[in-house]
Amino acid sequence: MITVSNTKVVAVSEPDPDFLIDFEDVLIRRGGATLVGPVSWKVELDEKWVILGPNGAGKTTLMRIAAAEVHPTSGGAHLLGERLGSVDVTELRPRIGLSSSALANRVPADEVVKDLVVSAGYAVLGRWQEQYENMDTDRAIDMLESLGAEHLADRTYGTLSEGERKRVLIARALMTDPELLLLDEPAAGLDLGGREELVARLSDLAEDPDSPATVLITHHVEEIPPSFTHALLLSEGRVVSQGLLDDVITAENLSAAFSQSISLDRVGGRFFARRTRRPGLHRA
Ligand SMILES: Nc1ncnc2c1ncn2[C@@H]1O[C@H](COP(=O)(O)OP(=O)(O)OP(=O)(O)O)[C@@H](O)[C@H]1O
Repeated sequence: MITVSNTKVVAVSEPDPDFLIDFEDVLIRRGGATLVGPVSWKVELDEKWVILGPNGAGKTTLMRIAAAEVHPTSGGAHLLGERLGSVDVTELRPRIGLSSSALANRVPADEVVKDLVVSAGYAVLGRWQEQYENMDTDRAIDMLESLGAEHLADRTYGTLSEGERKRVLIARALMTDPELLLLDEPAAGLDLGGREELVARLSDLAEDPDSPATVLITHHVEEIPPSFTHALLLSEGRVVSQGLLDDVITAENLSAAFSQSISLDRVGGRFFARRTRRPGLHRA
């Protein structure tokens, strides 16, 4: 498509329906600093991506474009076949399931878990109607069950452990049957058991042929669910590597992204990383 703005002719690429996320050279700048970009990135229907990188790499900023929360300063962003900037984002957002700490912090402590999950279908956070449809409540319980959290349905959010909260928020993100699921650091703050439980649940979910395309942010390769398919490695706002998981998650790429010498093990489909220290370095 060619659009004419004043005297300048601008070429605008048509959205490709095969891609849920289709970013072309997207870049976000604030106060003269580039937070992320330029990034070109495409996510297809059946793909499960992990975005990995050190603190401040730009992971959350990139995900906020994918959640239709911010528009890129430059570049083209298509989401679910719609061009960001020429679509009503309030119609787009219900098609995207999001779980993030920003959302978690806004949940009232006295919110009953099943109401928190069911209210996602009404695009509100927390209880909205006195009575929800039975069908909606049944679906909320099903979603909680898929994350192993159905026994928490009648508890209040404030009484849940960190791991339980994470699973409840993912169940909420799935409530609307989204086309795209975005999980920002779902394993942050979990103990070993909680992390392992969540990784197993997310791996099962990703294996379900009906599950939505998924993007998960993490700092740690140990948190990558084994059935995930692709990875985008970011450092200082730029892409270090992206593509199939096995091609991207390598000792060489991680060393470049984290600016340290990293060695990597693969056990049972999981990744384990550690820094490689030269013998005697601690005495230097
Ligand atoms: N509104 C803003 N104004 C200025 N700088 C910002 C703004 N939002 C984020 N930043 C900066 O942009 C950079 C990328 O932030 P972002 O939160 O995307 O990184 P991240 O990879 O998700 O980091 P972390 O792993 O620590 O959560 C950081 O240096 C951050 O300080």
